[in-house]
Amino acid sequence: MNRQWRLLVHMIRLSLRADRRTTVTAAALLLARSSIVALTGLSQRWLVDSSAAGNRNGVVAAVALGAFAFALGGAGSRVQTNMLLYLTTRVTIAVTTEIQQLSSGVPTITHLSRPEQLDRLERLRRSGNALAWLPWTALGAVAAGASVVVSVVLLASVHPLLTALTLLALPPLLAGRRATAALSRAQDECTELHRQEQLLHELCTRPGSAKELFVTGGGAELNRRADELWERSVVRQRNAQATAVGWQSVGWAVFTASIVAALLLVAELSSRGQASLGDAVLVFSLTVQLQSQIRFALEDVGRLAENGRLTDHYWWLRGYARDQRRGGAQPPAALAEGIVLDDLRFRYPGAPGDTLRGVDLRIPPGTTVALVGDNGAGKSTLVKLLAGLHEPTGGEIRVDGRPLREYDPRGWQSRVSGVMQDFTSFLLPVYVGIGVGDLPRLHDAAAVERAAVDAGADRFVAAMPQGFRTRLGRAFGGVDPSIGQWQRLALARGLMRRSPLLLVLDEPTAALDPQAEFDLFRRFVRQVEAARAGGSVTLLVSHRLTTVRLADLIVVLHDGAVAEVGDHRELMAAGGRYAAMFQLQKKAFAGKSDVIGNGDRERVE
Ligand SMILES: Nc1ncnc2c1ncn2[C@@H]1O[C@H](COP(=O)(O)OP(=O)(O)OP(=O)(O)O)[C@@H](O)[C@H]1O
Repeated sequence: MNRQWRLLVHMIRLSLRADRRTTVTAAALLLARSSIVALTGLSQRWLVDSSAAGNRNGVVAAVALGAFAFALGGAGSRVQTNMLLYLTTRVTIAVTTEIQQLSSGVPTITHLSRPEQLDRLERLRRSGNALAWLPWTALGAVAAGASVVVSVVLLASVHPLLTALTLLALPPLLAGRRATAALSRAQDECTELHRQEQLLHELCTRPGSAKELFVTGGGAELNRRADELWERSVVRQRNAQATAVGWQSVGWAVFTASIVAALLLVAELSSRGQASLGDAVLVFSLTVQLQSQIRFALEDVGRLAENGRLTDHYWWLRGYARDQRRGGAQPPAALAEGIVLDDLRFRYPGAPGDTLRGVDLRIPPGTTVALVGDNGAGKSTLVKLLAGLHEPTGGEIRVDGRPLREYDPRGWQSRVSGVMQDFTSFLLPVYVGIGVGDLPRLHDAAAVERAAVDAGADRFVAAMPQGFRTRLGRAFGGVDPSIGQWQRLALARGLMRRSPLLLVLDEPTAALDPQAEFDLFRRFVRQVEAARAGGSVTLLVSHRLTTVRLADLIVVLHDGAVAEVGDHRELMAAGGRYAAMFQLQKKAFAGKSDVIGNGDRERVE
């Protein structure tokens, strides 16, 4: 079955599922309304011929038929519009949810690094309403087509030559298709411009970024850039519209000329007595209406053609989500052998080179590993690969001797926990923002409170107006935590899961002061000690070597490869990169920090 047809059937199913009775009634009404033009023309001919013949009953019946057609056109149109608005709103919600689920059902995030796939997703997300209208556009085209056919049959009853009007409808049809194709192409080409423009304008209006722009005065420049993008998009679309109008004008010029010819023909027939006055009225009524009937049919067909690209995007997403879905073994209850990275390589889609260039590492179960390195060394990328968010482009990750790709991706991700560098601030009640870290325990108040204690978030949450029920985000009448407090809340969310196999902490405390980070990590290390039996691995990314020092294993990444591995003492003795970085930070902290020089006192001031 053709893809567009299958999508149409799918949308009809969604509409029936949303409200069967209203869908069926609206469809029946729409089809019934296709007879209005014919009924109006027939009633007019009947009226004129009956009154010319002095047939009173005929006049009454013709008036009744005309009134029925009028009621079907007026009241029927209003009822149908309301029904369709209601149905399409419900179906828009259903199909948008479906698109979101398909997109978030993909176990990796690699597609979000590909601009062309982001554009497809963006167009789909914004097209829920267009998709919901698909069945009604198609049915509208069928109804308008049927209406045209009935009109042409009636015209043929007056003179067979008048059927030529159907052929003369082809030029506007073909021209209309070219016009919509030009518009749709322009829309696709402008999607990326819109995304960029939207992002820049949002930066100027979001409270967080607006603050920085206010201070730096960069808002004007961002606005100028956004306007430039907007202008480029407007020019591209205006050019496409000019092309479309050109095509449409050619089509309609041909058709208008043919209607004039048809009216001249009937005038000639009437003057020769081969057509009644009623026939002349019927032909006049039908040809005038035929113009708008064909326009409706063409518009609907045009919209269907426009949806052709949407159809491609929709089936691409379905196919992509299906191809990426895979099962696999469930991860072990506890790690026995640990995690091994074997010549691990990764290149972002479209990137000119590898970000990870052959990482070899053995992480025994129960180990606390600290990843350090310069900005851009590949630390976060490595964390994402371990969390299963990207698949390696070379080499492999083995978990307890088995390649990670052989595990069920969702199963593995459900055993990974922690916080990412670019954490999310949930503008929700505090307990929801923490509880979503382990959905089955979202309403487990004790678990949420314990995670808050572990992340050092309990005290400031207790001071909030409604404690854990406090709504966050002033934009919704709630409270605005500080950046450090947001980070602690994100950390609490990351600590919700019980006994994860891998706990990733990608700069979890960058917004905290060194002492707070040190205290938190020291507490983790103690907890990890207690949980060593479960074999879970803790992976910390941090630029603060005061904290890193506490890890069992310190891995120095440089330019996408492992430069050094060992514990603090070994790496200091080796006198390499780590030792140099440590000395540098020690100097920066000179006189302020005891912990760098003396681990026993464990204090950063
Ligand atoms: N989605 C992406 N698409 C393409 N390249 C990316 C993407 N994310 C990161 N990179 C590139 O990969 C390299 C490593 O980035 P990564 O975030 O892993 O570094 P990092 O060591 O965590 O740095 P930092 O200390 O600054 O957080 C960088 O050169 C970056 O530009």
